[in-house]
Amino acid sequence: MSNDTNVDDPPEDAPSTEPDEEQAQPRSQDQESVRQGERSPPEEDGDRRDDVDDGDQQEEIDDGDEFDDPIDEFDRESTDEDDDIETVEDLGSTVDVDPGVEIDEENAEDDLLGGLKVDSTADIEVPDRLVDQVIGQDEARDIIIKAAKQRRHVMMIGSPGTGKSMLAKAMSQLLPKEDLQDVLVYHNPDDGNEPKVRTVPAGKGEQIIDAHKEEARKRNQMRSILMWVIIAIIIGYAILSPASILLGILAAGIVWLIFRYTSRGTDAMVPNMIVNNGDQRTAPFEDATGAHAGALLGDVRHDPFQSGGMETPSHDRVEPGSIHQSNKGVLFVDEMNTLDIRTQQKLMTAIQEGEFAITGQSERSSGAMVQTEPVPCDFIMIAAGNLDAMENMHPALRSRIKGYGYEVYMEDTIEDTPEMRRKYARFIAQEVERDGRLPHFTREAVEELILEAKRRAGRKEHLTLHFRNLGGLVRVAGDIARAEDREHTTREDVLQAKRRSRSIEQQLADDYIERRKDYELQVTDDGVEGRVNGLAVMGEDSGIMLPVMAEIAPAQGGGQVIATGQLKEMAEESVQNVSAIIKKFSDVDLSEKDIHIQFVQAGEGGVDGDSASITVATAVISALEDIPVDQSIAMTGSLSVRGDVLPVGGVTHKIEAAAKAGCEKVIIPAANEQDVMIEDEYKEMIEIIPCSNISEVLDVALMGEPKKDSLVDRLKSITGSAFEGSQSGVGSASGSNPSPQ
Ligand SMILES: Nc1ncnc2c1ncn2[C@@H]1O[C@H](COP(=O)(O)OP(=O)(O)OP(=O)(O)O)[C@@H](O)[C@H]1O
Repeated sequence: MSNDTNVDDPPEDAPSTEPDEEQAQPRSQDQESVRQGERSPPEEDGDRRDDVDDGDQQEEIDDGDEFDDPIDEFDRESTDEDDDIETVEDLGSTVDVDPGVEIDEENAEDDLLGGLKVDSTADIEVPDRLVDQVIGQDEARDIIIKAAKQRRHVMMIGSPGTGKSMLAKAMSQLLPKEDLQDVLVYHNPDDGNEPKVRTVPAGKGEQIIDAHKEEARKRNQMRSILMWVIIAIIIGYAILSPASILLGILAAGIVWLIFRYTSRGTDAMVPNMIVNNGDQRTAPFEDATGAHAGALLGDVRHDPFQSGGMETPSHDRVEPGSIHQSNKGVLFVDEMNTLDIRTQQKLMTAIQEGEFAITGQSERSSGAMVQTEPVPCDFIMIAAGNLDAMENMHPALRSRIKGYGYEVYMEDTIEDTPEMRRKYARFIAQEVERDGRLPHFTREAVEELILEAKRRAGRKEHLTLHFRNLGGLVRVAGDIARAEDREHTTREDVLQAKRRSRSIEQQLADDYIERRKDYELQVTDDGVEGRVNGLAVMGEDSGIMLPVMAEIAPAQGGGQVIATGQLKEMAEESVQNVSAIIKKFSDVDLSEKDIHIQFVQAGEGGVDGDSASITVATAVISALEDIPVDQSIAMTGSLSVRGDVLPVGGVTHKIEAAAKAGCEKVIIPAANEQDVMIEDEYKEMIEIIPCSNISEVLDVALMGEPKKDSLVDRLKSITGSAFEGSQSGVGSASGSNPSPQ
């Protein structure tokens, strides 16, 4: 039975005994391939990671004369492919990819397609590699290329749908494929609860498994023959001596049971391949977003039959985690903060060691008793998320990524240039190709989508980089055309898609406007004291009108701002900001007054940040001075303590909401003027009034001439100097981060 020993023995005992065994008994071809494919055990290798990198294994396998044909074929194939693989150094040329069509350079500036001479997206060539398909995000892309070359971790922070996972996937395509490995887990005859782990070059694992299976099959065949021979002898003997025929049948049965019972052991010797990179054409990409500990770090399944020959050997119950499957590739984790702290700590250990033993994750499972030898997990980690994710991430894990890699913030918009517009046209072609069923888009349809990208940017001369949402619009428009069996998706389909693919927030906002009509809360031409039509944004892209009411009453104790719910803080802040100005122009002592603020029907939508602060200020001043506010006007803007109107986000959606609600005028911060990208249909409906100072806002919004004029004059005189200064203040604020919506 020395043959059996050759295949089944875990490799660590092989090297010392091998030469003697070889002399004593030549190995079969199959056994030879098993041995050649297996790596030497870690104890002999020293550092596993070093050894993996230095390519020794490849030599060890390539120079084995005893290898049979399939292995040689494998080696030849992979060499041919390797010639095609571009090295990471070549990747610098990916910055601009030729769309494969003629460009009208002269008219490129004015053309919505940047001068692309195409009739439809069918004429545009889509690059093969994912890294070439990435649009915008130049910094993130450069970092990904650099990190792939240097094997560094990367943290990408930014809005959803801007290409974080796309870039991570693109990185896996840039990593060398020749380093890939298969990982096998073996039964450990010395300690069943500590399975052995071996790594072999990709593709060899399957051959080893096949060889083991073949060996087990042959062994079982031999055992069967032996069993039937013994049974035949027993039965024959029993027939010849009739007195013991029953005894003979019993003996034969016992022999059958013994053979059957012990044959399970031979199957159990087949290793368990937990990482199979045989068919992998690029380095692996594993998305472990939201993975629980077992899926991320590996697990050992529970065995309900733990004895009596019914048990499954522990090495067969070992399951790899994403960290192991991404060995030599990319591990992508979005929203890292959703992983619990213990898991993050273990992930950190895995990053540090480059290997991580697999054990049962549930303490109550029999798998918890099993722990494998360390399994390689030499991955590049790409952590992604929004700013919250970064703040709530384990600080040591963040510092590990930062210390051994790069951090990059994803852009939300990009400058609108002819070259960029050409890339957006290519984006539509990419999405059509990726989907595989959508009809190509006509030139006019592409133009409409690029206009929409401009509109969604919320900044003049910019295009949105929120491609997932834009891609959603492409798919809805394409589906409309496909449902009608048309050859092309047209501009009308895109317009219809825009109406159909309203976000939940947009649908809620529209529904809200409808309902307000029922309750006669809509806009009138009258003036009302202390009531102002504010504007807010729900979700990312839905404006909503949110009236604010203020009432001043004598204070019972010290004066306070009374507002309810989550908006209390914002109301207090707005009143504080306006109080400095009020102190200067009014005799009213605010400390003797209670200011009640109500956001009418605010429960219907969310108001964030301080974009309603000019609204609150206007309502308070109106209530304080008994001057009515024009109800056909809506407003948005943030207010500084000096009375400057500062920029806010979402102005386009807010203006559209005001128009939809029936307002005739809308006040916006002057610094936001360039961000306005409202649809044509609203342009006729509403007049946009940019304001830089609270005195300008009140001049437009208040009614009742003599009183109003005197108030505005007083205000102008005290905020005049601030107004001068505000020009630069506003400019810088818009250049940095606009206020939250
Ligand atoms: N910069 C880009 N260039 C081209 N296509 C893009 C880009 N960003 C996103 N896309 C398109 O949007 C899809 C979704 O993007 P992706 O999943 O990479 O976003 P993400 O930033 O990882 O979002 P999330 O954080 O929500 O997972 C991509 O599959 C691709 O089709």
